Amino acid sequence: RALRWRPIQPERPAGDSKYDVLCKEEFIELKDIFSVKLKRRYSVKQQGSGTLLGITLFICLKKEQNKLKDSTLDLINLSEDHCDVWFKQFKKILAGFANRPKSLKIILNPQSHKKEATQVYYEKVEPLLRTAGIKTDVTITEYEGHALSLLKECELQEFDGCCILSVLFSSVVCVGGDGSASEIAHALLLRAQKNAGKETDRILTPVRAELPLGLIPAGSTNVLAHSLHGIPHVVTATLHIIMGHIQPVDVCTFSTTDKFLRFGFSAMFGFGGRTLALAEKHRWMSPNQRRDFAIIKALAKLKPEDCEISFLPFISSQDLQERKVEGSPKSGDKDQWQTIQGQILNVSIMAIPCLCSVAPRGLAPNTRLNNGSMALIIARNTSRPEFIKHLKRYASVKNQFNFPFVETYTVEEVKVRPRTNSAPNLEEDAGRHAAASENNFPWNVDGDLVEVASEVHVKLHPRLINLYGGSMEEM
Ligand SMILES: Nc1ncnc2c1ncn2[C@@H]1O[C@H](COP(=O)(O)OP(=O)(O)OP(=O)(O)O)[C@@H](O)[C@H]1O
Repeated sequence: RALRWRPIQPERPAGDSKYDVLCKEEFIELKDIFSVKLKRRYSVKQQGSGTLLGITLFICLKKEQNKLKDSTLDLINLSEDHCDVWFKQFKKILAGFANRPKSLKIILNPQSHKKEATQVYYEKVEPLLRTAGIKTDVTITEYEGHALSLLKECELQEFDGCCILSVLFSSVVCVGGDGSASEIAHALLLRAQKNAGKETDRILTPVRAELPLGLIPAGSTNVLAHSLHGIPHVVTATLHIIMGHIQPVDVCTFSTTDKFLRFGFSAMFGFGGRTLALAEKHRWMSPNQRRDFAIIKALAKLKPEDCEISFLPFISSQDLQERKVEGSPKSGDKDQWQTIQGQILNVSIMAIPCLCSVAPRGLAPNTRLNNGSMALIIARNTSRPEFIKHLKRYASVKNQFNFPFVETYTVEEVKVRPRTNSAPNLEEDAGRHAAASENNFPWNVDGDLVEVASEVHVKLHPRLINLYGGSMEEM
C-alpha cells in the first residue's frame, strides 16, 4: 500500500555517520504513483542505453485548494538487476489500477476562449499523458457541432475500420469550455441510448454513458470542470484523468411536451437566458467584454416573465422510509407535484453546484454532483436594485438566497411554462428578447443558447455519466 524510505546523506570523507540518524523516514502511498521509469545518465561519447542511476517514480501530490501537482521521486541504485526487479514490480502495481485510462480520444476546440486550447493541451496536458504511458488520439474540431457529429455519427472509421468507440478508447477527453464539454457529454449519452436500442425522440429512462469523460478547462466559462475539480486548473484536471478518479454525476434531460431536446447539467430561464442571448449577438467582443455587456444590457431591460413552474420535490429514500414507518398518508407516494405561478425574473435549475469565478461557492451551493436531486432557484419580480443585490451576493460569502423574492427548492423534475401566448415582441422590446427568434424563449443550458417556444420539462437522472474529478467529500 505504501513505499517507505529513509534518505541517506552523501558519504562524507570523514566517515561521519550522524547524518543517517537525522534523516526521517518518508513515505508515499502506492496509489499516488502514476508512472515509473529507469533513470539513466547519457553522455555525448557514450553509446547505448547510458549509465543506470536508479528508478524514477512519478507521483501525484495534493496541494492546497483542491490542486493536484505532479512530482518525481528518484530512488538511486546502480545495479541493473536490482532496478529491473523494482521497475517490473512497480509496473505490475500500476497495471492493477483498473480505473486508470489506457487510451484517450481527445476532442479539442481550437476556438475556445482566446484560442489557446491547443497550446494548453500540448504544453500542459500531453506531456503528462505521455509520461503516464496513455495513448492519445486528438481531433481538433473544425466547426460548431463537430464533436457531436464525430461521436454520434461515429466518424472514427480511420481507426482499423472499427467504429466502436469503447473498443478503441477507455475514455473521451474534452479540451475546451462549457459549450464543448456539454456537447460531448450530450453526444456520449445519445450514443449510449442508440447502442441500447432506445429511441431518441423521447427519452424517459436513459441508460448510462458507456465511457467516462474527462474535462480540461480551456474555455471562457468552465463551470463544469470547476464544479468537478473544485478549481479550474489544467494540471489538476489532467491528473484526475491519469489517476482514474471517477465520479458518477447526475444529468438532466431537457424536453418539450413532444420532443427530447438534449442532455445537460444546468439551465437558466428569464434573466439568465436573455443575458446569454444578448452575449451571443455580440460574439465579436472578447468573452469577458460580451458577458459584462450582456449583463448590463439585460439589467437595463429587466422585466419579469409571466410563467407557471411545476416541480416534483426531491424525497430522499431515508425520508420515504421514515414516512412509511410513521404511516403518513403520503407514504410511498412520490408524485406530489407543486405549482407556482406569477411574474418571475429568473429560474435556475442545477444538477451540479456550478462553481465559477463570479460564484466561487457555486450558483447552486447546496447541490452535489451526484445527490440525486437538483436545485430549483426562483427569483420572483422585484426592483432592479434588489435583484442586483441578490446577484452580487453570489460573489460574497453571504447567503444569496436570503431575500424575500427568492425561493429555493430541492427537486427531481421541473416544468417551466411561459404563460404569454404571444411570442416575445422583438420590436417592442429589442433588448429583452434580442436573440430570441420568432416565438421562442431563450434558455441558457450549460452556457449554450437553446430557444424554445413552449414548456420545457427538466428531469434529473442520477449518476448517468462518469466524469473524472475529485470527490466532493475530499474537497
Ligand atoms: N472550430 C470551431 N469553430 C467554431 N466553433 C467551434 C469550433 N469547434 C467547436 N466549436 C463550438 O464552439 C462552442 C463553444 O466552445 P467552448 O465552450 O469550448 O468555448 P468557450 O470559449 O467557452 O465558448 P463560449 O464563450 O461560447 O462559452 C461549442 O459549442 C462548439 O461546438
